[in-house]
Amino acid sequence: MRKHTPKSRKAKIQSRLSEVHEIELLEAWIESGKPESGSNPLSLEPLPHKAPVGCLPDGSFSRYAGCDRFSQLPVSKKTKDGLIDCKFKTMTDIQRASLPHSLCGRDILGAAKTGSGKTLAFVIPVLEKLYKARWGDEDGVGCIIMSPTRELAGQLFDVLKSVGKHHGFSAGLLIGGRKDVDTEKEHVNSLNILVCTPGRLLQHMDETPNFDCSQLQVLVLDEADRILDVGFKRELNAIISQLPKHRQTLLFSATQTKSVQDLARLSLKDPEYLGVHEESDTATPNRLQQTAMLVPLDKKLDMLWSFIKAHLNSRILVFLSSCKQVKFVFEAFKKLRPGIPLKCLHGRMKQDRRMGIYSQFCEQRSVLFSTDVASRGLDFNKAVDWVVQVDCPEDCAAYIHRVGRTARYLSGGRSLLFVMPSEMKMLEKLEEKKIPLRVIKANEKRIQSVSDLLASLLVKYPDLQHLSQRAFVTYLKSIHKQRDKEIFDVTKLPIDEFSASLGLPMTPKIRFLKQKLKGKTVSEALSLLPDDTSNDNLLELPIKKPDTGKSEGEEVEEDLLLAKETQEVGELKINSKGDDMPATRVLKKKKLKINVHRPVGTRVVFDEEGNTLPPLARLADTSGGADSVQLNKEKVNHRYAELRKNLKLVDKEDKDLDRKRLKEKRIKEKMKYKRGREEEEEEDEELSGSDGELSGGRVNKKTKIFDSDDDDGEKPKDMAKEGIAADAISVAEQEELALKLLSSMNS
Ligand SMILES: Nc1ncnc2c1ncn2[C@@H]1O[C@H](COP(=O)(O)OP(=O)(O)OP(=O)(O)O)[C@@H](O)[C@H]1O
Repeated sequence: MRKHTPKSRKAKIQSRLSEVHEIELLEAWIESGKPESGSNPLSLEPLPHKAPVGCLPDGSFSRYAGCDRFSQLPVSKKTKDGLIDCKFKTMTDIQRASLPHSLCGRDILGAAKTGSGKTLAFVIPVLEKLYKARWGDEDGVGCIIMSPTRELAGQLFDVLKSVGKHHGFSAGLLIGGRKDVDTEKEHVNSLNILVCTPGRLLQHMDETPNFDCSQLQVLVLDEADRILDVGFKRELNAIISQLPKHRQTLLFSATQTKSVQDLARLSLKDPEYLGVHEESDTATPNRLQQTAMLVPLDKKLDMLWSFIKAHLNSRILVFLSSCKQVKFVFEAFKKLRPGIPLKCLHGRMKQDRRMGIYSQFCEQRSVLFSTDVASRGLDFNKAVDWVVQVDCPEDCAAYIHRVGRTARYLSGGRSLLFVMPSEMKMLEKLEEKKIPLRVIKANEKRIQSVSDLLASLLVKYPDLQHLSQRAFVTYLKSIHKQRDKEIFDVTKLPIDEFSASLGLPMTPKIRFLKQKLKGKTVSEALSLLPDDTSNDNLLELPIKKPDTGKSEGEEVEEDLLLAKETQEVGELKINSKGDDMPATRVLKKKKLKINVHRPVGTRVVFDEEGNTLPPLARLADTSGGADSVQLNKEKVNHRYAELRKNLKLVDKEDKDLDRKRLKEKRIKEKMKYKRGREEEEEEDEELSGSDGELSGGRVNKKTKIFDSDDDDGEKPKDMAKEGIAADAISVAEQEELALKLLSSMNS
């Protein structure tokens, strides 16, 4: 694929004439094989994957039945040449099943196991569609290929470049984290194919002048279920609203969505659902050996360390649940020197570094600690030996994508999942999804403990201690945030042991976990928290408070204000006065208390019982009884008038103060200037005694002096012009002048 260069229309037509015969053949093939439109209206039934290749359910395409080589496909020579150059000869299942449909211009929902060649299944039709439409430079954006991550977009772009290198289309990679957005803006309108992440595409739609997708022919969503997920909802809806409805849409993923709602958002037309491996015994690649191991939370790092030490000659991809976890484990293990290069990849890294790490890992045998940013689509040169999931994936789909980084295409691979005793349900769910897992036991004798080593590292490197604390908190937070509460239950975790396993000297305080310590279940407490309580508020490290002279118990109580209240709510027993009260009423009252979130500086008003009142409560009209919530207008107006008066006063004081400050500043500057000038003159005088030439020079020099008669004192006077020699004014006279000046200024 070449870079965009302007080309005259005439030359373009001429170059195409030679290929016209080929195009005609292709069109004839497509027309002859096209089944009647509407034969499969939003049918999500998979086609029989054992059907002859290229054969549709209605029997058309019989000419191509049984063909499984790219060379047999009725595609342009340029595409064939590209495929040959890349050494692609035989089609994979998904390619054989989907290409006949996609080459006909139909919308496709393609599902096939990880590493089964879905990329080519959409790259080929994209090239062919634009080729058939005789797309040229001046036609603008003809195709958009979207990917959920930047690395995957980069990988797709590489495949497109190599397979489409004989075509004349221009293509661009638009991903976030790149600084050259302005250069992108200049060229984006002249690109034919955009490979992008949703965020960056939307940025161009919003910011690039005249960005035009109105002629779009094909829209491709790779990892479609992820892009259609809530995480990208806003971006995707905004993007789709700017695309023409009349287009071909191709959706591919190993875990394809069948949600009609999702598909309706994309306005698919009679899409073909092609789940080529639906009848397969397993949802994961056949050459993948999958194992799971029961590992308690506090033993995870020991197990991971021992695993790495035992596989120093392998390329290992390790998944952890958060950036902080990745950072901590990477930094800590790096200091412990396991004997194999370590790398880390997460969303908080700069894009250049992310890309660098990705390609290094493709080239070099090493261990890559990563978040789910590397879980989808990445090919890593088909060379990952092990995928180790230290933290349990959020669901089966996430599991399938993570393990799919190994055992790609025809190569083999192995995976290991650490399951905590509280997560055993995950194994059942994986089994239901046809994921064959062998549960194995670790050889206890070979497990090396790193907790003690980590503890001493934390003492030596204070930064690491901070990382460790953050890792601790974010892990618990991630568990708390998980949607599947059947599997993820933060209350079942051995918190103290986990903290110790990270080398921390003591367990960081986490508010909602204190419920548990006080004998209340966390879920009870959490269910009582207001909906809008951000998770960040639920989990936080203790902030060191200045010594208030209170005993430890008192301080803890204060620190735990929220926790204490919520715990009482959990008990649902007695109110503060000791009266019996209906449980619901206690709940409501306490809930309101918890819900007080105020910005800094907000005035809080308390009633006689110490309960907080809304900000304008003091202005409430109490004449209608205690329950009245009407505001007394007179009181409000009076209060505002008072506030206005106060403001005016404060404003006047401020202005006076400012004026005074300015005046002082000006005087100081003038004095300084004067002193400098005097010193200069004294020096000159000294020099003139010894060097006549300099003396003459001094007189001619234009020196500035403030005229004492001049009220504003700012105007300089040219002494040479006035005919007054500087040394004609004595120091005493100058002092007198300065004093005069000062007094005039002060007055
Ligand atoms: N027809 C083919 N012949 C040989 N190799 C192929 C063929 N198709 C794809 N491959 C290779 O198989 C590997 C996996 O392909 P690809 O990345 O497209 O898989 P995928 O199905 O998109 O995987 P994932 O679901 O993880 O995104 C790549 O290295 C690719 O080069």
